[in-house]
Amino acid sequence: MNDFHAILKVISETQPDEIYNLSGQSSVGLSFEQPLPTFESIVGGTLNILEAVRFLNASIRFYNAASGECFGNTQGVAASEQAPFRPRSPYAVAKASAAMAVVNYREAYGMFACSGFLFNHESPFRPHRFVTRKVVRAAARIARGEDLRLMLGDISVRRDWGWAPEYVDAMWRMLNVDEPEDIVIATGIHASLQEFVETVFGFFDLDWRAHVDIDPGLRRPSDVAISFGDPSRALQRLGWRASFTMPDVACAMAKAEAGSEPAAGGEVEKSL
Ligand SMILES: C[C@H]1O[C@H](OP(=O)(O)OP(=O)(O)OC[C@H]2O[C@@H](n3cnc4c(=O)[nH]c(N)nc43)[C@H](O)[C@@H]2O)[C@@H](O)[C@@H](O)C1=O
Repeated sequence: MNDFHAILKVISETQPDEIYNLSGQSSVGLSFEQPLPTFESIVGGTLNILEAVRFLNASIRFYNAASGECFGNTQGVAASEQAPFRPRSPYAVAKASAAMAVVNYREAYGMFACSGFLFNHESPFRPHRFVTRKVVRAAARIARGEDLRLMLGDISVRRDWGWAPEYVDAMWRMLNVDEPEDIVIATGIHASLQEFVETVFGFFDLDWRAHVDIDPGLRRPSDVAISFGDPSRALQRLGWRASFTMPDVACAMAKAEAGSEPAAGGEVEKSL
């Protein structure tokens, strides 16, 4: 998304009513290894689309995928739209910058542009780099007798895990209100990674303690200990609320993984 002229051409040719910007490097872990490509892909991609829409003077509605990561550690209080940005990774710095660019374009040019501060939203389409899919894939392989162990970093971290299809509905709703507004999309409930692991291994009738190893090398230089969002504005403005919480997400992903073909090879799950 970093070729302005290509973006301009696509928008002029297709004349969309709505644009959903989900582009950019999306792994928090990888962003520590690749800070500049992460920043450029997220901030440059967002700015290029905003500039193209401005240049074309088009009445296109623009949705930007911001992130609950912008708020960093939420500790005991769920992050609302008023919570300060406290990014704890290059990824979060970039997402916070892109979200501020969206506010700037809305205020400066009157564009219908808004950001959704989405907390973790999962599905069977999650790449293995993310912890939820890494856990369900490993548990499914162990259940099939492929003699795997699962290596994880810090399992005390707490996340607000929701179901991605519901979050896509929230994104659509954000572009179908009268006035653009930045909104937090979350379940409002947090659970630990250990609880997620227990639920997934339980789905496969396995005791997670017999199969999971902790590798301090998989810890991030700075992580977010607790991340959860306050979805009250989403209910009020969009009529949206999450129906899946962590146990539903974990079981739906485990069920999908159990139905999939065994992957070739039996590599140890060790990548962050
Ligand atoms: C809202 C936000 O949500 C996602 O970001 P994320 O929460 O960083 O997702 P994750 O699945 O990479 O990590 C979750 C937690 O789990 C810990 N953890 C422990 N052990 C492993 C481990 O072995 N692998 C991974 N990946 N994480 C591990 C890790 O340290 C972290 O605390 C993205 O969609 C992002 O795009 C986004 O916007």
